[in-house]
Amino acid sequence: MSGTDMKLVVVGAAGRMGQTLIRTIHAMTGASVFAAVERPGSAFVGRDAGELAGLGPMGVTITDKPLEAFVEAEGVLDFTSPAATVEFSGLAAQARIVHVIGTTGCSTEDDARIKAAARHARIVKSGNMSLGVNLLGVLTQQAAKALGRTDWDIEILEMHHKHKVDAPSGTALLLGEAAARGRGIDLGENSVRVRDGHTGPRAAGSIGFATLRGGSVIGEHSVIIAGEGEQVTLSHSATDRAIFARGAVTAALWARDKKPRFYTMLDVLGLN
Ligand SMILES: NC(=O)C1=CN([C@@H]2O[C@H](COP(=O)(O)OP(=O)(O)OC[C@H]3O[C@@H](n4cnc5c(N)ncnc54)[C@H](OP(=O)(O)O)[C@@H]3O)[C@@H](O)[C@H]2O)C=CC1
Ligand SMILES: O=C(O)C1=N[C@H](C(=O)O)C[C@H](O)C1
Repeated sequence: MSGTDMKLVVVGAAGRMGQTLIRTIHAMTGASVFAAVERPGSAFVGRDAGELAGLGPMGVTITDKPLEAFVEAEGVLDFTSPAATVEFSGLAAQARIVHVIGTTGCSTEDDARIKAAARHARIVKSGNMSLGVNLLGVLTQQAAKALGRTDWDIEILEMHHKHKVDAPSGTALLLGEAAARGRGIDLGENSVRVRDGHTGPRAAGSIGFATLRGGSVIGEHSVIIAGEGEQVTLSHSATDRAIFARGAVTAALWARDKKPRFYTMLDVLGLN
């Protein structure tokens, strides 16, 4: 740890992404784990965050007092749940720090509250923090624009591990938004998120979603663009959660000297 390291708090430190973040920050230069947070009543409160992440003791005891940690820190990395993330965004605003949000499944109301917190906190939020998926989003937007609004059918297919609680995935929605942007349409008004029973023929210009869950799959996404007699498939496979964690730390370092505002990974990666 160096004196110039960005002091980061990992919330949800005992979770799949929380533990990956602890290991990733430890392996990267320019940032250090300042504090680790779990919910009150969690069996992990009081444990050493490094030990839990398989690194051995690092002298960071998991706490259930987020604000006490935030006011002394420079940034928070948050892969938890929508309710927790809304609460943390308010605390990050109070502490005037960077809040990097990977949590998916947020409602429109949740997003409005997070954006309100961005008046005082520097917030970076994305359904997927990896470089590869954000590049896939750019390619999807270009393909959707090039192929026109109705002659080609766009379907987004995703598969994740059996523990995932939200659908479609944040990444699938990010890719759907990219396709809708390319077509110049509103995703909410043109998406089909579930099909079951006698659905009738496919509505021209709609963007469809299909969700698979099982095993330990980290994240598989395909954008299938189907035309008459031919099909284009753009896809991404995640084989290590460290891609999301590296993206989150990169986002925190990028936002360190930015103004309070709501940003996405496209801003961080210069892909906007
Ligand atoms: N944007 C991206 O690149 C990525 C996003 N994600 C998203 O990140 C989120 C977490 O995923 P994952 O790590 O697999 O999930 P986990 O369930 O493994 O981890 C979530 C952790 O957050 C904790 N938590 C929940 N509420 C609070 C709270 N109020 N205070 C402190 N800790 C809390 C949970 O504790 P408890 O078990 O007690 O509830 C748990 O330890 C999901 O929304 C997922 O979709 C995941 C990977 C990449
Ligand atoms: O829950 C997960 O695991 C993941 N969630 C994100 C999503 O909803 O897209 C990102 C990644 O695919 C893993």
